[in-house]
Amino acid sequence: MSVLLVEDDDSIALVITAALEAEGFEVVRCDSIAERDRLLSQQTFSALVTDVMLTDGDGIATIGTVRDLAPAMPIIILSAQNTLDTAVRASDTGAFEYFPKPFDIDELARTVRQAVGSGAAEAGPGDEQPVAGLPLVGRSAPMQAVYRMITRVLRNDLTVLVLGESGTGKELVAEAIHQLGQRKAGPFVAVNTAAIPGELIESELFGHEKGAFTGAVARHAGKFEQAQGGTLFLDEIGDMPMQAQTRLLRALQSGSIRRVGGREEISVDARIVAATNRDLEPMIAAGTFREDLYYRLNVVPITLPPLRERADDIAALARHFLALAAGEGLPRHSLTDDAAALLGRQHWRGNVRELRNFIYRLALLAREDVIDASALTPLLEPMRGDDPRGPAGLDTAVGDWLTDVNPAPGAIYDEALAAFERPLFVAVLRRTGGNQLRAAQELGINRNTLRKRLQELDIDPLQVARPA
Ligand SMILES: Nc1ncnc2c1ncn2[C@@H]1O[C@H](COP(=O)(O)OP(=O)(O)OP(=O)(O)O)[C@@H](O)[C@H]1O
Repeated sequence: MSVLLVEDDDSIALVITAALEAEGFEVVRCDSIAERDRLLSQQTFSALVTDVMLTDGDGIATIGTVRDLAPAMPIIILSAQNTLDTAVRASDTGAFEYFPKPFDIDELARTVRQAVGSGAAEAGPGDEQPVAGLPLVGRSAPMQAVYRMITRVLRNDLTVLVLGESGTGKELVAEAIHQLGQRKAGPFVAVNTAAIPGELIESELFGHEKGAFTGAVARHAGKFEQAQGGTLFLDEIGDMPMQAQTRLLRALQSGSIRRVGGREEISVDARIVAATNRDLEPMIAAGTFREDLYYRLNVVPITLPPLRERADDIAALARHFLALAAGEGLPRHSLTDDAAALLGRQHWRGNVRELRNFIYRLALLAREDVIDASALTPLLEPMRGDDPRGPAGLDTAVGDWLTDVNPAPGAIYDEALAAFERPLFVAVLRRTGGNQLRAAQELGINRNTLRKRLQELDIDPLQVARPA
């Protein structure tokens, strides 16, 4: 079994060749598209492993020739252009797999083995053209994993659950899935399920007939109907009241809805993308999120990394937002590398959203066209205390507490610990969805001690874990 390797970097080619040979393949290597096509027209290969940027052209743009010469041969694409755009272009070729560089060499070898074992290539080249100006910025390794997952759901209608802290780009990912997927001609309808009062959820999601309740003056199509043929984005799903969860589950199971006050079963054809910044599993354990709904939604999970785990992306994001701000009429600025590096070291508790807001403020306030580190410092200074991990935030909080509460001399230590215990317990209980046993484990204290302290502090674990 032989593999054709198209790679113009000698050292990478060497490593790949060694790994594939260890898997029992014979490797034929070339370094150009012309040579690739010549070899393919002369010989049959079990698989093609190809780089994208080659001296005589683009390995993806020219994949049509490969398909003509070897229609069923699995293709594995390697690329250093780690953008969502490249990932999507690669997946549009119907490639078996796409590897952003740097990649795990053993995983590549395993994938080639799988591809050859699978016998045939996946779907042929797509008819859709890649969309220009893809919205997601960032080429860090954790974002690569996100792009890969996105490409996996573009040619199907599987339900996607987007997870990640607030401001990490969950809604943007949902939009990208819609815009790049097979439903892009249809509508993208977003609904923040946490923002709708419990009693209105049903009519908001499923619509109502005229006269269904006081105030229902006309027939109203709900979000499910509005999303017909497109994508329905259910945001903040973890904050949805229990009763609404049950109704949603029913709609998802049956693929149809009934308007409030209506009789007719209306079948709905929309791709569902849900998102939450909550950890749903402990909520299931605590009985605040329906397990069956979770399984319905969690078909393809895509987890977005917090910004602190991809500090490498901060400079690119900052420059992207400066350009966006300029496009919206704010003064045009650029960032020096030092300034970008300084932003990269800052803790962005609100993730990309906070960085974005900061950059817009910067665009408005900065005096010089070229923003250097010294121009950033005064704007970053007030945020220092924001860092919940760093001592600065706690220092300020403790200082404030001491002045505000003014505990009795002799009792400061006990009172301070008690004051700290409450928010600590509440935060940990939220993380565990109100589960005391897990909270005790995470805190590293005895569960009876925790139970006793919760009683003394009058904290109801389920109450505090419940969405506000
Ligand atoms: N990778 C990215 N590239 C460019 N812009 C981004 C990226 N990620 C997020 N943004 C921008 O950051 C802001 C916040 O993103 P978004 O609203 O998608 O976050 P979210 O995770 O849905 O937040 P929440 O959980 O609070 O709803 C938006 O303005 C979005 O356009």
